[in-house]
Amino acid sequence: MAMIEIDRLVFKYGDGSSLFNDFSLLIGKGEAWTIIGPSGCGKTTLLSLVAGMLRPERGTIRIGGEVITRARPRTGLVLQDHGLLPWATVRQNAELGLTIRKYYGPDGVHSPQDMEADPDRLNERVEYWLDWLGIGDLQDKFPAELSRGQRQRAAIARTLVLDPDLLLMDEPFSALDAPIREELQKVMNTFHAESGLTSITVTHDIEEAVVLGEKILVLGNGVNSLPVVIDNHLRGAIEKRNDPEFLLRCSELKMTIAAHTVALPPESN
Ligand SMILES: Nc1ncnc2c1ncn2[C@@H]1O[C@H](COP(=O)(O)OP(=O)(O)OP(=O)(O)O)[C@@H](O)[C@H]1O
Repeated sequence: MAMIEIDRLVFKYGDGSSLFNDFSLLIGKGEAWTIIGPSGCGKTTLLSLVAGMLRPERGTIRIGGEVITRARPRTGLVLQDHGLLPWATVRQNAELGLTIRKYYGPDGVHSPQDMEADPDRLNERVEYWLDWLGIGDLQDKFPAELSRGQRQRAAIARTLVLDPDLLLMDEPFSALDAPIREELQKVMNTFHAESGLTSITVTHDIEEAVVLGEKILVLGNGVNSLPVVIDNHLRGAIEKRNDPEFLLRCSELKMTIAAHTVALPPESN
């Protein structure tokens, strides 16, 4: 069953050039997708449309059968710059979404109808995810006292605590050094396998697109109409990233991206 149905999407910013025209795509429940393409092709825009932060000019986006017209409580978002509150501890940051949900109650707009109300269970959930992400012993520290990788783990914990059924990540690991990025890629792949949630990760990194996406959507920097989707059985093959098969997939992907990249006219001075 499709989790996300994008149906004849049309979108551009103001009077800018068209980014999506008659663009349709189905994303299955439990699938892990990555989106890649040249700078400015609309990766973040597509993620924001799916997140309900932007509205299509025409066409519809449905999640779980419902047309998205606003942010949805079961959609979790992880961004590159963490968005942690600097004056709050790791634990307080991880609790933030739950605190906001308690304020609104299970109204189905700001929080899911089936939200747990038991504070002990909620505390347990925060502890669980902090431990699972390996930052349980850092919960009383402030973001400035953490490494970038630890901060990103805290941001991921904050999102997972909310029990999302759809996880959208925009270049979540691009500011991290290679070993830490690989570690978090492994963490996310394990999480995906265990949780069965649907995920979409925007990346500009070819290897990352292959490591994290069982389906890879390639966008072009012209108008996107027919989606270009690569089926990728090498997802999760982090240890095999130097194998010929993996390298071949990366070079194929590179060529596909190049084929959908329109050379921009030289800047006039
Ligand atoms: N709020 C906005 N108002 C007007 N134009 C915008 C806005 N946000 C993005 N754009 C333009 O829309 C296009 C797509 O932007 P988007 O951020 O989705 O691309 P991207 O593929 O994520 O790029 P990058 O890889 O550089 O992050 C770009 O040309 C960008 O300049």
